[in-house]
Amino acid sequence: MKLSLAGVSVEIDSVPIVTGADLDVAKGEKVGLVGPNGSGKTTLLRAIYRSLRLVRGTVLLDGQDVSSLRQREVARRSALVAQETASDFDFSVEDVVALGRAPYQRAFDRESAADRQAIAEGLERVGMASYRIRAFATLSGGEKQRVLLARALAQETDLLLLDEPTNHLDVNAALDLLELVRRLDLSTLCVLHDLNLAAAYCDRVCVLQAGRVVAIGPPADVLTESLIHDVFSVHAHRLTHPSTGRLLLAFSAGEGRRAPDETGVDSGTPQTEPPDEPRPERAAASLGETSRSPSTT
Ligand SMILES: Nc1ncnc2c1ncn2[C@@H]1O[C@H](COP(=O)(O)OP(=O)(O)OP(=O)(O)O)[C@@H](O)[C@H]1O
Repeated sequence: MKLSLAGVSVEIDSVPIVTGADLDVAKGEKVGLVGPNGSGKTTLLRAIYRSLRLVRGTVLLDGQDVSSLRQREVARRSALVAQETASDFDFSVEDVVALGRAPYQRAFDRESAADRQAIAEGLERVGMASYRIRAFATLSGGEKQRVLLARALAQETDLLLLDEPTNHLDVNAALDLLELVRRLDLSTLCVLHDLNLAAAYCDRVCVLQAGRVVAIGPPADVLTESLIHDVFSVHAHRLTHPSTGRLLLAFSAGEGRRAPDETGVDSGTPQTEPPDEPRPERAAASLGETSRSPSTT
């Protein structure tokens, strides 16, 4: 499945949120969507999934304009794993995964053999088959994330849209999940906050800033020190991962860093730190010595 966005603009309450976005995801390609908080990443995913209307531009799935498709047809071709989870409902794990079959069912249809097989396979692929009858609400954040991925797999689409799938996951679970996604033969557009995970797992990254695509390309080409400074207002030091040879970034909160109160968003540095003390170096992800590191592609 090839995804093509041309000049995509989205407004919410007449406020421009995404403006003129051009982006392609080739068949089987993994593209990371990165950008500061509020830059429009989730909005762009929702526009692709047609849960938000475009004010301009087109979204094509294998050349077909999604605006000409019914929502059910869009859901047969693309699966969205959003950030919110339906954990307040009294659903079992299997019930949640079964929701992925809705695009193939009519009202009051019973589950078909194909539905049951897709549900079982989805759970199997994410390693959650033994949790089938557990209440979804009782799962840990990482387990929920896997089940939501199983639901997307049960949807049997060729395009996967993931919104911060590693949110709430420990480093081991995050690497596991992205490794799993990487092995799937699906075109994938994945919002990631951790630039090191994007560098490690994505074929290309697309950088959004204030609703506009400002760069797109292989992580090592795009994630330059100057781009990271311009877009995220932090200093990045480019290193090479000792075992994969891929780009590894270390960040330092040096001069020019955007203060939290300039955006209303706390970027994570403790505000109680004395201003004249040297600030520690921070690495965004623990992608160091581990046999889990992805191989270079
Ligand atoms: N329903 C809405 N009503 C009003 N404003 C909205 C709505 N949804 C999103 N926005 C605004 O659109 C902008 C982009 O939001 P979006 O969630 O797409 O950003 P994001 O890049 O995914 O952010 P984050 O990294 O924080 O998840 C934000 O300023 C947000 O407040």
